[in-house]
Amino acid sequence: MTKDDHVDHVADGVGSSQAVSDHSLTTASRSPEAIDRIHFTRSYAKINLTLDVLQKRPDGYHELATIMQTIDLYDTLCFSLLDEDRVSMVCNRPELSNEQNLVVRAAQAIRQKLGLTQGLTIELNKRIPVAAGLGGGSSNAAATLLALQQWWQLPLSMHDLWEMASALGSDVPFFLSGGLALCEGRGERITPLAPHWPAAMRWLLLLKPAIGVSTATVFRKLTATDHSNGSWSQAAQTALQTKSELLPTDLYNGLERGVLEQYSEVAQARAAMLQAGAHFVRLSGSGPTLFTTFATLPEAAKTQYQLQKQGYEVYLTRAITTDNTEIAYF
Ligand SMILES: C[C@@](CO)(OP(=O)(O)O)[C@H](O)COP(=O)(O)OP(=O)(O)OC[C@H]1O[C@@H](n2ccc(N)nc2=O)[C@H](O)[C@@H]1O
Ligand SMILES: Nc1ncnc2c1ncn2[C@@H]1O[C@H](COP(=O)(O)OP(=O)(O)O)[C@@H](O)[C@H]1O
Repeated sequence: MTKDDHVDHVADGVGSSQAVSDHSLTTASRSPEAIDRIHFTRSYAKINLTLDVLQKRPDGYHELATIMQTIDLYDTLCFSLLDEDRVSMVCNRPELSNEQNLVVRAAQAIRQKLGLTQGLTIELNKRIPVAAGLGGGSSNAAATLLALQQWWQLPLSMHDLWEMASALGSDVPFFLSGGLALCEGRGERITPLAPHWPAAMRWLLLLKPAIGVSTATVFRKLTATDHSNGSWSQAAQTALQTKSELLPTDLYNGLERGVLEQYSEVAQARAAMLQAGAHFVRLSGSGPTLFTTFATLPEAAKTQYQLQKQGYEVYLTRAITTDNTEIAYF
């Protein structure tokens, strides 16, 4: 299934016409000549199914073992050729329209590596909640690397892209391939896992509490009991590969205890999810986004409705695998 055919999802509760209108919005006000000078891509979010925090390293970062999964909640990126030797960007979130944005840094990394002078304007339409534990910025950076590689047919190997991705951020290498993967180190050592997604977890319901969480503070406040030796991720990997199954009890996040303790809004949101019908709730990344899963759409939609009625920002979505041109649901 191509992106253009992909109209039947209910990602983030927007409804079925959104996927098609991404393209028509982008092309609406442009001449045919201008359309030859643009390239369009999507950039998907992730959740962490497991997150083991191992020891602290000399560089101040913690060694991690985490199983990540891309989901059908996405930003859109539109690249246009610019007849100047620079990269400019515009974003529907004005606070992100600057040169520090990861899409600008990714495009500059490619231009510098290959000594390119071709300029670019990047239009970024954010729909993935920002600083939410969903990897939006990292995904945007990887999508930019992949889009320029594909559009300009660049002489870059997967290893070149991986090196640039690792320099841009911990989660960026994962998004070069996405899908389901075990990520180790700071996140740069990727082991793709066979795409077996358990039917009992078909529908993902995400809740983004209306607060920001500081990743640095969350790591600083870890206690000895929050650390593990990677065994949660190892066990989940085995369950996925041998039984094609993952139970709620297999999911784990070593950052969760601290986040729930430090941020009462997250603890309240978790309680609201359980009250509204969630059988379990887990934190994604360093939060504050929480997620749960359902086997059936009616069950998921009922819980979504209950939470939306209480004013929560909720997204109903699915696990996906994508090679950046095709998307498939597990
Ligand atoms: C924990 C994850 C899991 O996906 O969370 P999310 O960003 O998705 O929430 C990521 O690895 C986040 O990695 P990254 O994006 O590099 O985190 P940053 O914001 O740069 O980290 C801020 C600070 O948190 C601490 N930190 C971060 C990552 C890590 N593996 N160990 C750490 O100790 C460090 O002190 C670092 O300076
Ligand atoms: N393209 C981008 N999208 C989102 N955030 C970005 C982007 N580029 C840089 N950032 C910065 O990265 C920070 C982390 O954002 P994000 O990647 O959404 O969250 P997380 O790391 O929790 O998954 C933001 O606060 C923002 O300052």
